[in-house]
Amino acid sequence: MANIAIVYSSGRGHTGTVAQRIRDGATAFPGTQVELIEITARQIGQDGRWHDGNVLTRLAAADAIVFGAPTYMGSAHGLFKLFLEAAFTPWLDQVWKDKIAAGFTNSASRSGDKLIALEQMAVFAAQMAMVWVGVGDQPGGNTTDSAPTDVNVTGSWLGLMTQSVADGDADTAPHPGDLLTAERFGRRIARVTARWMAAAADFPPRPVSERESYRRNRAGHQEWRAFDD
Ligand SMILES: Cc1cc2nc3c(=O)[nH]c(=O)nc-3n(C[C@H](O)[C@H](O)[C@H](O)COP(=O)(O)O)c2cc1C
Repeated sequence: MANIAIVYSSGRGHTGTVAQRIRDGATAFPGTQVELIEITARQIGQDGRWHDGNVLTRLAAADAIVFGAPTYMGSAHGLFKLFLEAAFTPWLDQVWKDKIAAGFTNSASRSGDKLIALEQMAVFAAQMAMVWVGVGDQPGGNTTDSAPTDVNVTGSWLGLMTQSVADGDADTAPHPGDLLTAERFGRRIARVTARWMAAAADFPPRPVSERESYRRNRAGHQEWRAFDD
């Protein structure tokens, strides 16, 4: 059984709707268990930082983590950014090393500078030593007879982009084409995770902590060559 966690924030529910569709698509893939984890403002402490040990424990147990946030002012929702910064703790010991990662963002405008939010997530995943999976669908919406509800109408591959028109609520936006793209994205992540997990026992992740890395650097290059990680 592969475990996929979808961790996201959402100001007014639109990104939450996308998260649910990704979950539906992933769950449809056999042998896959999916949990939705919402980042909320209640998890921000008096120090202005995000804390929730329970969420970090659940993420440490996942085989794949899907990151999602609305795009606000040209980058990922500030609340979600606080969550990313709290991952400094698992970063120290490479707790998420070799997990599958993917990302999605939702905004009101067709572009809305959503790429920046996806880039934030992909760079973050790289820092966590994770393995990034993009959208696998060909672009829609780019021929004279195409429809605005085509699958992958934004032609986004780094991650899933969806549009929720500014006067729509979370039940009516994003549009059905984007929601279908979200389902397909979920199924693709589940499929890639299953493929990845098939060899996981033979090639388990070997985290190297920052402290150990420092030790090896001081010990010299020969010390690094003694390890297969
Ligand atoms: C503070 C703020 C900033 C926003 N910035 C952008 C933006 O840069 N680009 C865009 O297309 N939409 C922007 N929007 C619109 C939201 O991305 C859009 O309403 C989205 O559906 C919100 O998702 P949510 O309901 O999950 O919070 C912004 C909305 C707010 C409240």
